[in-house]
Amino acid sequence: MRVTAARMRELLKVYFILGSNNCRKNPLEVIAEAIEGGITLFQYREKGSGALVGEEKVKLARAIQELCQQHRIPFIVNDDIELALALNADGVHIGQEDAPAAVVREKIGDKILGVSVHTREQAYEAIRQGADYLGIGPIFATTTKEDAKEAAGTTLIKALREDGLTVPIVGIGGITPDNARVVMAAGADGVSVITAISLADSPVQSTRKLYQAVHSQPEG
Ligand SMILES: Nc1nc(C(F)(F)F)ncc1COP(=O)(O)OP(=O)(O)O
Ligand SMILES: [Mg+2]
Repeated sequence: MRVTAARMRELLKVYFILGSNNCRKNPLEVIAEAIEGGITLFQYREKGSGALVGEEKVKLARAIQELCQQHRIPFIVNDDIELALALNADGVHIGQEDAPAAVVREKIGDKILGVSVHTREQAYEAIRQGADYLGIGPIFATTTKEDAKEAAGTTLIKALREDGLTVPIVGIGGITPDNARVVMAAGADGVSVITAISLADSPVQSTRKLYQAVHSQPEG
């Protein structure tokens, strides 16, 4: 059965995304530290310059999925629906350039479906087509996603909440332990990060700080 909104909101709290090209160390070591630090959800996003392809990508995906399963962290695959189905992943994340959400929903059954949205219309359409959560960003400037749009701040998150929309929302793009509270105060249910953890001197410490930031009371 489909994930409930309440459960989805819990999972989105500290949502770590990683591909082998986002870190200098062995991705499995970085993910083990992130899990120790308290991430609540993991997404495998093998994309951009230097990304693995073919059998190497599948092998790494399987190894990461096993690590996540050992610690009961749901394992989400970005873009690659076939890989997600082959691994029986817990869900997929798609963007506006990927297949339509309704087509993906049909393929994945009750698995978790996340959709990146940049406008109100895209948000309402994604929900209509069966999204379990929305990814909104980039909130702050990012260097990780090579084709990222301009930093949009929390305007769209606030607008959707002012519309009375209660769908689970995660913010993404340039989020760190220092600015995570702003994203939560705008009405996000959690934060999604790559670099703040993947290139941290201590991924476990950085994850702990993010965890504390998203669980702290709103400022002011
Ligand atoms: N992978 C992602 N995960 C999220 C999540 F919500 F999970 F934090 N939001 C946004 C993205 C961006 O996904 P990407 O495949 O790089 O770009 P596009 O959206 O253009 O397909
Ligand atoms: Mg995508």
